[in-house]
Amino acid sequence: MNSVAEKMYGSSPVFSRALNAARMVAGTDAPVLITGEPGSGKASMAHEIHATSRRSNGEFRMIGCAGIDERQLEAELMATPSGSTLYMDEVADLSAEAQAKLLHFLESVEARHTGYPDVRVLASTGADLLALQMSGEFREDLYYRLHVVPLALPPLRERADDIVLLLKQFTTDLARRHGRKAPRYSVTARNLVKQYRWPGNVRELRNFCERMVILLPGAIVQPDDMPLEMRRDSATATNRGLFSLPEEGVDLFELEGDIIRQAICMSGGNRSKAARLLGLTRDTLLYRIQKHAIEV
Ligand SMILES: Nc1ncnc2c1ncn2[C@@H]1O[C@H](COP(=O)(O)OP(=O)(O)OP(=O)(O)O)[C@@H](O)[C@H]1O
Repeated sequence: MNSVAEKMYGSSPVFSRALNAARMVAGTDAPVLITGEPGSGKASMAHEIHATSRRSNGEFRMIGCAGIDERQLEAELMATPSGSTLYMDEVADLSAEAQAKLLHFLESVEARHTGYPDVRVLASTGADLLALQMSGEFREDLYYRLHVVPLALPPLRERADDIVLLLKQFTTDLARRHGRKAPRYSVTARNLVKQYRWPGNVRELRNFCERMVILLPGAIVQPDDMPLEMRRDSATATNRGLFSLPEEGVDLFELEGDIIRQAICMSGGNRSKAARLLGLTRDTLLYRIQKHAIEV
């Protein structure tokens, strides 16, 4: 079973909208289809809906849909106690037979047929369920039954404000949990965290914070302490736009500052290495760092 967030953090407008929608729908028994990339918080959001619903004293039960056959699925569905919330994780992975079983179950629950538990169903998918429905891989009737309220969780890279907030919260929470002193982040390290694409979304950020709490308690995290993919990703991302002159031109001073910051990032904060990358002497680089008031 996935671990779900005890408390969901986030204040970016896109995340707040999704959380508000979750709170609105929690007061009803409507099915919700939660979409989003891996690790974006789908299971946590489902749990949040359960915890703020009238079923909060009941069970929150998660069924992983990948690889489950229709018999196992039927057994799981029928064994769910009344008053529970049932979370169908990666619902697009159900076989055609299992889809038919789920549909029959949902219809029977809604019609309150005897022998069927009173459950509320939430489902998640990282796939484009509409496309699968249109190509005939996912049943249309089941799609519309699950898709009553769609709730889309944006990838972490699209909510920059949340990255910093989550970094702080996870560091504090995990330091407390592990009985360690929370590490802090140098300006360059924090910039790397902000610029990274976070393909594993919140899960990846949480794991990263946990690693830093365990390995660097009380220290100031520097770029050199960070995974290579984070340093490389940031270097390529910043490079992409900066070296092709846009039609409207550039601010040369700003560009110089940016390039110096990139060199400092790439060299993990090592000024001599950064100077070499820029073809400058260390002294010239130090002068320019001062000129641009860059914090290293
Ligand atoms: N907004 C958030 N605040 C705090 N923790 C979060 C938040 N979103 C996700 N998490 C944490 O990130 C991890 C991944 O979240 P979750 O399992 O809910 O994602 P998911 O989208 O269901 O993942 P998958 O697609 O892989 O099943 C969990 O440890 C969860 O506690």
